[in-house]
Amino acid sequence: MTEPVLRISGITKSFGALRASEDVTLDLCAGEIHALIGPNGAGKSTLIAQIAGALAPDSGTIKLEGRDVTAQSTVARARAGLARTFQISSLAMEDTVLQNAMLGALGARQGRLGLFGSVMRDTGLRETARAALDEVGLGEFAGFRVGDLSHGQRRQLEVAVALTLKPRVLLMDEPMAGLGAEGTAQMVPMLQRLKHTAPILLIEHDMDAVFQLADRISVLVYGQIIATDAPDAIRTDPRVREAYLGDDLGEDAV
Ligand SMILES: Nc1ncnc2c1ncn2[C@@H]1O[C@H](COP(=O)(O)OP(=O)(O)OP(=O)(O)O)[C@@H](O)[C@H]1O
Repeated sequence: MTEPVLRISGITKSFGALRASEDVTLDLCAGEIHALIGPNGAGKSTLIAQIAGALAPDSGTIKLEGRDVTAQSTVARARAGLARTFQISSLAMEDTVLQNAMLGALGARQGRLGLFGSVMRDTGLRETARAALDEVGLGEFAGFRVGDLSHGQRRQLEVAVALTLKPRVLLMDEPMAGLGAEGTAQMVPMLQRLKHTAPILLIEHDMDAVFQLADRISVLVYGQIIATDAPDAIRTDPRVREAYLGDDLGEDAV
């Protein structure tokens, strides 16, 4: 069996008496979207923060391509290929789409930030940035000011910036939030394509999008994974339906 690209083993994290993550084990394999769902307060954000390196687990390990990154900083993990999107938007609204993507590509080179002008003349960076923009469907918007893009296009640009890091794994925190039906309809096929570039660990409250996109779904309740399975099996799993207490789990909602 091939080694998963990302392997989370036995992650536990407490805040005082509260176990926000309890012996969480899950993995992400090449070419897949693995969605992490769970009711409010289940511990999804806490888990993602530990995977990205923003929060240290009390115990457990995180391995990226077989390498233990549990003790590494967020920046070291990002350079190793763990890219997180959508938590905080770091886009520069006054700059163009291409300039934003090029600054992202510069970060991937681990280079020092040079003078803005000389960075923008760097043909290697420009090519990396243009390829990333093409990949998310923003090639034609390279010269637009970010401030003039739609909400959905900014999300696409955030993904492009992440792609300039040549990620091995994409951690996506609620990519559909606030997008509306049209934005979501653009984002879904983009993520379906992107999973072949880097597998995606997806946290998302939009259950229709989750059930359309996910190859596997893990359900987190009170810090514990209660089920990991294909979408159809998750939809009909009695433990999952009980945990959601009638919340919308797609067309067969309880
Ligand atoms: N820094 C913290 N200190 C204390 N408790 C925390 C802290 N961060 C999270 N928690 C608690 O841990 C539990 C899990 O929270 P978390 O935000 O990870 O859940 P979530 O599944 O992401 O929720 P949501 O879907 O509402 O975003 C909650 O009970 C929350 O109140």
